[in-house]
Amino acid sequence: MTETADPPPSSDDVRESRQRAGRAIRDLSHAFIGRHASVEQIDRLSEVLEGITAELWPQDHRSRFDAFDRERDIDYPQGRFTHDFDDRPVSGTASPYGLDLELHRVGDEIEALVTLRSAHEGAPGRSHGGVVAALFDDVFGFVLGVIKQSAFTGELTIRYHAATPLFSELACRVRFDHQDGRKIYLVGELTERSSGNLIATAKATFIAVDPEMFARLTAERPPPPDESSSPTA
Ligand SMILES: CCCCCCCCCCCCCC(=O)SCCNC(=O)CCNC(=O)[C@H](O)C(C)(C)COP(=O)(O)OP(=O)(O)OC[C@H]1O[C@@H](n2cnc3c(N)ncnc32)[C@H](O)[C@@H]1OP(=O)(O)O
Repeated sequence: MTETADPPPSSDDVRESRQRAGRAIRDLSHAFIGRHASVEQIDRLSEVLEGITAELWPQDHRSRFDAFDRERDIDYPQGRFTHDFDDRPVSGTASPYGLDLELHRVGDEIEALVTLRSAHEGAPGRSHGGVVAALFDDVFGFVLGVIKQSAFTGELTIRYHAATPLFSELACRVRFDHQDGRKIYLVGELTERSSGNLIATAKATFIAVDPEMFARLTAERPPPPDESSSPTA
């Protein structure tokens, strides 16, 4: 019998497969939080997930930083665009922590369209404030790509003007404001598309760092610890 070799970890097949799984994990989180299920269904879910997790733990460690390096050289086109950093929380298409953003470049501004769902609920009927903060932080990251500066978030301030609705399309629009030495000031706002209501505004100070720092941090980055089972088991 001929054995078919697995495609290399960076191949398109693996990438597409990871993106599909990322989406499935995110959808699962919303179905799990947003729907009733019987004990039998929940136990079956636990068994399937625990089984798959036990299969993954013994596999080799992954590095996601080649995608990070590629990301630094990309010029985002005008209009809708995608990016390569699939594991990035919030905007990564393969990330379990993704928000399923639709990204647009409008001039030198970035607009992310997003519909928050069941698992994002904090206070009843509205999004958790931390989800909104993470949304701004990540979308600000694309402005760094536009202005070609490597930087870390130094400060992030969110003003929550109104409840952030779930299940309604929102637009998170952000831009460069000004720079003072290594301090890069960015601003943005979140609005509900159907009503035009202002939901939140954000201000951030990013601190520019030498792009070589990312290579250095990558080289020094320790592998994740070995875990034979889930950390919570
Ligand atoms: C092209 C790039 C594309 C990238 C795409 C991928 C994006 C992926 C992710 C997407 C996005 C997600 C993004 C993320 O998740 S980034 C991850 C979250 N953020 C961090 O981990 C940052 C942690 N902090 C640090 O590493 C250091 O403190 C940094 C590097 C920030 C400064 O330490 P450093 O020793 O280097 O700085 P300095 O002391 O010489 O000070 C220099 C100047 O800066 C001023 N200052 C210092 N700290 C702060 C502060 N916190 N707020 C405001 N200002 C501050 C300071 O007063 C001074 O000003 P002045 O006195 O000169 O006026």
